[in-house]
Formats: sequence, structure tokens, C-alpha cells
Amino acid sequence: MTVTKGLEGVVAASSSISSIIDGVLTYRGIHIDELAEHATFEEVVYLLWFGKLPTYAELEEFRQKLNAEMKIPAAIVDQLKSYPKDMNTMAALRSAVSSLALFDAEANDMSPEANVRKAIRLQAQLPVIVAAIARVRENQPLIEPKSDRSIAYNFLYMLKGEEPADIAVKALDKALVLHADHELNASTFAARVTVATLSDIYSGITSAIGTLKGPLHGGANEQVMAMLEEIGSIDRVESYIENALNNKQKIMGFGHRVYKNGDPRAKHLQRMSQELGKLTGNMKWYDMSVMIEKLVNSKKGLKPNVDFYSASVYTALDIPRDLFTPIFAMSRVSGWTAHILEQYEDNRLIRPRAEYVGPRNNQYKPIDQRS
Ligand SMILES: CC(=O)SCCNC(=O)CCNC(=O)[C@H](O)C(C)(C)COP(=O)(O)OP(=O)(O)OC[C@H]1O[C@@H](n2cnc3c(N)ncnc32)[C@H](O)[C@@H]1OP(=O)(O)O
Ligand SMILES: O=C([O-])CC(=O)C(=O)O
Repeated sequence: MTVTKGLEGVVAASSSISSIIDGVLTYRGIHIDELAEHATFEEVVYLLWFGKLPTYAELEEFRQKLNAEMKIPAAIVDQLKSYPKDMNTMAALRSAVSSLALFDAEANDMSPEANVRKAIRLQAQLPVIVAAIARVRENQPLIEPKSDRSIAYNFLYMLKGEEPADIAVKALDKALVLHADHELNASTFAARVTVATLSDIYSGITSAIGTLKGPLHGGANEQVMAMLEEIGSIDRVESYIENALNNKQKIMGFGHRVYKNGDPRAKHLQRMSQELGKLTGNMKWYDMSVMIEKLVNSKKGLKPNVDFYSASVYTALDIPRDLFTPIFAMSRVSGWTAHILEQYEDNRLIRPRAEYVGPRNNQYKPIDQRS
């Protein structure tokens, strides 16, 4: 038996949803740069689920279906209110999404039609839950989403309780497009493993949220901001990074299992971070990030991944740090559900082997003879 630690390079599924070929990312064969520049998040969700970009009429119908499913069960709101005020936001999201299954009469209906309806519900309700988490912990009333607005608009509106600026909606929408899917990343793989037992879609998404939470995956965006805050000012960047690298610490937001020449999503987030910095009159986080990028690249040859500049983008949008990973989840739920639907279409249990390296021929000793 040969063990490939971390399954590096192992091809574990066939998929037609997104590809990373020679460092180029596509969703359904469409270059990420084109989607980042021209597509809305709702168009991308449609593309991921149905394999084509929607016409005007299809998009309108799709938006209506999403908007009709935005209401979350009152019991979920009560549940969120019962959580500690200093709740870990990803733990809260994971628990609330798991509970959604209990209030969905179709939760265990495994027909393809019911699974698409559940995917719509999950996509519509995750942003509502994330905004609700942010408000209940501050004892603020929940804000109803508007039925004629986009997911990006509604999220910012529900979070702040006021009309978001167009530029903020556009920036968040682009960030959602960039985070929507990414081949067989850890959380998507977790979702596929879960549903490959023919468990339900809510179980798959619950596994995925738990997997995204870790700082080696989606949780890195919060850690990037924690690092920027810890460094505090541009004059402290060089010594901090040198010290961290000398101590073999990982710099959050750098490196990638698949991209060795840079993550193609990072440049879009960098541009956005710069634009929003200029607009808000606070270039500090952007300037510090650029300096960190130069240092980490010259000293370690590592490039920023999607999590690095998203930290300063969300901060410029005045979003609290511990909502960064939940925002990643409310975008990636589109990719997770696309992969779950694809897994169900041609399912086989996912069950690899482990090389046993423990003791052999050990004997059972009765408890009174053990030392
Ligand atoms: C959305 C996403 O999930 S994107 C990834 C988000 N995660 C992060 O940003 C966390 C920081 N980055 C990392 O920990 C890694 O680069 C990962 C987890 C993304 C990829 O991990 P792997 O493919 O297993 O690479 P691995 O951790 O083995 O790194 C290879 C080498 O590069 C080094 N390295 C990798 N990333 C970093 C980093 N961010 N900072 C410093 N050194 C790093 C490792 O220490 C290792 O060095 P060594 O060979 O001298 O021991
Ligand atoms: O693909 C990965 O390993 C991690 C990543 O960038 C993502 O999930 O967007």
C-alpha cells in the first residue's frame, strides 16, 4: 500500500462543474476572469447547478424561486437567540443549517427534483442565517430581506439595517462569484463523502461547513485579518513576517495545494481591496497586505490565495472579522450543492483504505492484569 499524505494529486472524482487546468480556473468551462468581470452571483449559481448561463427569463424565474425561499423557520431564529452572545459564528452556522433539516418536510426526499428545491432553500437561507447571527448577538431586531433584490444586496441590508451603497453590493457580489466553487477542495470533498452514503443534502452541507471552518481552508480569511490587526502598522510588517517565517509559522492566506504559480482569484480581490481602500480613505490594510505579499513571495516563493485579499475587502465593507468565513460559506453553498447533486447522479460510496501502522498480534488482557 502506498499512502499519499493529504491525498495530494489523487484524482477522487469525475466532475463537470469547475476545473483547474494549468492554473486556470473555470466554472462549467467559463474562465473565472470573465465571470468575475461580467456575471452576477445568481447567474453563477444557475450556471453551477444547471450547466449553462440563464437567459433573462430563466434568471428572473430563478431569482423569484430563491427570493421565495428566504424566510427561515421561527424555531431557527429562537435557536440562534439561545446561543451564547460570544458564539463562534461558524459553529452557530453549522448548527443552524443542520437544524434546518428538521423543519423541511422534504429533508429526506431523495428525488432529484426535491434535491434541487432543497439546494434553492439552502442558498436562499444561508445568507439570512449569517445576517441573523450577526444581529441576534447584538440584541438587534432581524431585518426582512427585500424580495426584489440580489443576495449580495440583501445580505448587506439585513446585516446593517440600511440601504447598502452600490459599490459595496458590487464588491460583495464579485467576492461571492469568486468563492462559489473550486473543484475538489476539502469542504466539497467532505460534502461528497457524506452524501455518497446516500445521506441527505443537509448532512452534506453540515459536513462542508464544519470542514470550511478550519484555518487551513476557509477559516484562513479571518486569520489573515487577525494577523493584519496584530501587526497593526506598516512599519511593523517586515519584522513580523521575518520573525514568523524564521519560526516556521505559516502566513495565513498564502500557499495552495493546487496552484503553485498563484491563485487566479487573488488579483480580483486585490484590485477590489485597493479600490475600496481608496474609496473609504483607509489604505492601511491594503498597503500592509501588498507589503506582506512582496515579503512572503521573495522569502518563501509563496503567492496569496483567495483568502488573503478578501480579508481587507470585507474589512473595507465594514463587516466584522468573524463573519468572513460564514460569508465564504454562503457563497460556497452553491458549489457544495452543485457537487452534491452531481454525486447523487452517479453515486458510489467513497471509502478509501488506510495503511495500518499500529501494533500487531497484541493480546487482550483482563483489566485486573493491566498495569
Ligand atoms: C480557500 C482555501 O482553502 S485557500 C487555502 C487557505 N489556507 C491558508 O491560507 C493557510 C496557509 N496555507 C497553508 O497552510 C498551506 O499552503 C495549504 C494548507 C493551503 C496547502 O497545504 P499543503 O499543500 O499541504 O502544503 P504544505 O503545508 O505541505 O506546504 C509545503 C511547504 O510550503 C510551506 N508553506 C505552505 N504554505 C505556507 C504558508 N502559508 N506560510 C509559510 N509556509 C508555507 C510549508 O511550511 C512547507 O514547507 P516545508 O516543505 O519546508 O515543510
Ligand atoms: O481548492 C482548495 O484546496 C482550496 C480553495 O482554494 C478553495 O476551496 O477555494
